Order: sequence, then C-alpha cells, then structure tokens
Amino acid sequence: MIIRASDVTVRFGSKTILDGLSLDVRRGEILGFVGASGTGKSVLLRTILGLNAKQGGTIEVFGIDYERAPEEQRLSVEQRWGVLFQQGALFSSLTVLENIQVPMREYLDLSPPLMDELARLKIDLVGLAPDAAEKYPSELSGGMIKRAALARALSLDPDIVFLDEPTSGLDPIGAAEFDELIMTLRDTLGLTVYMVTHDLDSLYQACDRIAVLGKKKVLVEGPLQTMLDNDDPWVRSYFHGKRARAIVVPDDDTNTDEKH
Ligand SMILES: Nc1ncnc2c1ncn2[C@@H]1O[C@H](COP(=O)(O)OP(=O)(O)OP(=O)(O)O)[C@@H](O)[C@H]1O
Repeated sequence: MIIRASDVTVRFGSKTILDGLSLDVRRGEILGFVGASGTGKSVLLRTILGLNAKQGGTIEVFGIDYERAPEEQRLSVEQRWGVLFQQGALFSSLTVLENIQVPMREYLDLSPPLMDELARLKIDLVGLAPDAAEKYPSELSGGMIKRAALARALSLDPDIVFLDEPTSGLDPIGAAEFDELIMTLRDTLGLTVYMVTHDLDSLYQACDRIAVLGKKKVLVEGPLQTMLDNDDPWVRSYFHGKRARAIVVPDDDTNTDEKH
C-alpha cells in the first residue's frame, strides 16, 4: 500500500467533514476519487498532504505517519509525492522551465545546467514541445498548463502523484489525451495516481479502482463494476445516469428502447 488512511476524522469548528474515513491506495494503480460537490474530496487530499489538521485516525504514506514523523522523514516523503492542484497553480512570473525547477531548488542541490537538462526531460515526458520551456503560463493553452503543472509534479520523480480534477476545463479531446498521458506514465514509470475527478470519461477509461466519498466516509470502493452494482442512490444516479450511459455501460445495453 502506498497510502493507508484509517478512521480519519476532520472537523472545522463544529462542522464534521470526514468521520471515520478509511481508504487504501495500492502501488501502481490509478485511483479515481469521486463524490458530490462539497463532500470533502479536497479536504481529504489536503489532509493526506499534511495541509489540514485531522482530529482522529491515522494516515500512512509509504508506511510513514507523515503528521507525526520527524522533519527528516517528512522531507523524504515530500520528495516522493507530486501534486497537481485544481487550477494548475503555476507561478505566473516564472517560465515553464523555472516552474518545473521550483521543487528541485527546494529539495535538491543541483547545478543549473543539470536542472535545465532534467526540466527539459520532464517537458518532453508530458508531451510538450521543447519551446514550451521558455514560455510563461499566460502564453499557454489550458491543456498545456495542465501538462506543465504535471511536469512540475513529476519534477522529483515521485512514486505517487495527486491530481485534483486534472481534466476540468479541458475540451473532451484534451481531456482524453491527458488521461492517455496519465496511463502511459503509470505504465512506463510505475507511478501510482490518486485522481480527484468529476470526469466520467476518466473514471471509465483511466481508473483501475474508484472510491466514492459520501456520508463523510468512503461509501464504496472497487473497480467500475462494483460501482455499477452498488445500490446507494447517489452512486446509482452517478454511474447509471444519462451522462454515464452515454459513455457506454455494457450492462445497461439491454435496454433496447434507449438504443433506438
Ligand atoms: N479550511 C476550511 N475551513 C472551514 N471549512 C472548510 C475548509 N476547507 C473546506 N471546508 C469545507 O469542507 C467542505 C468540503 O469541501 P471540499 O472542498 O473538500 O469539497 P469537495 O468535495 O472537494 O468539493 P468540489 O467537488 O466542489 O471541489 C465544504 O463544506 C467546505 O466549505
């Protein structure tokens, strides 16, 4: 297991967001994390990353309890994870190359030529043209920003990347290409991927397992078929709704009225 969250409780004042939540993330998988808006997906992500305090439970990443670990161990954990926040969150005053080098400067002691070489490798890895290196975020399309942000998340060759709604704001072709890229990286680098998403296409095409957040905990987790078989009303409406059926749910193909 790369992540093992057990019995996690998070409150803000008197408001409980997560209540006894447990979730495992396995090495080399693409886990899709879904749930209605405002249920706490970002809160859980931030809690795993140590950016939110929790009031109960434990979270181990690479077998280490990050919250309680000594500084040295925390630093080693931080170098093994990469994060792509919802808005891409690139520094607007830095070029793509410089953005990718931010984590390198923070955690490693490398010569400038070596950092340039490594950053250019990441640019190539995420499918950006070499001349993207010198561009500023304002000069990039939405899809290019996502790729540049992914390159930065991969800057330190992490074992796991956390992606917060990576395909939001992309057109369907751009989103499908991004999913392809994620799958390729998982296959070639052995990367583990934790992806918060609302994108049904991503869930159907890219994710090995899905976890649904509801009632302040993980309501159901498993492969797509487990979602399709689940009786919870929200899970049913999400995975059997009109938009889901449009993407092709093989077991729903029995309804001939829908087809004609
Ligand atoms: N720092 C904070 N202080 C107080 N409340 C917070 C804080 N962070 C999040 N919340 C609350 O926690 C709840 C869950 O928010 P969160 O952003 O995790 O939802 P989400 O599932 O990621 O939603 P979406 O899919 O819309 O992004 C919301 O009610 C939000 O207002």
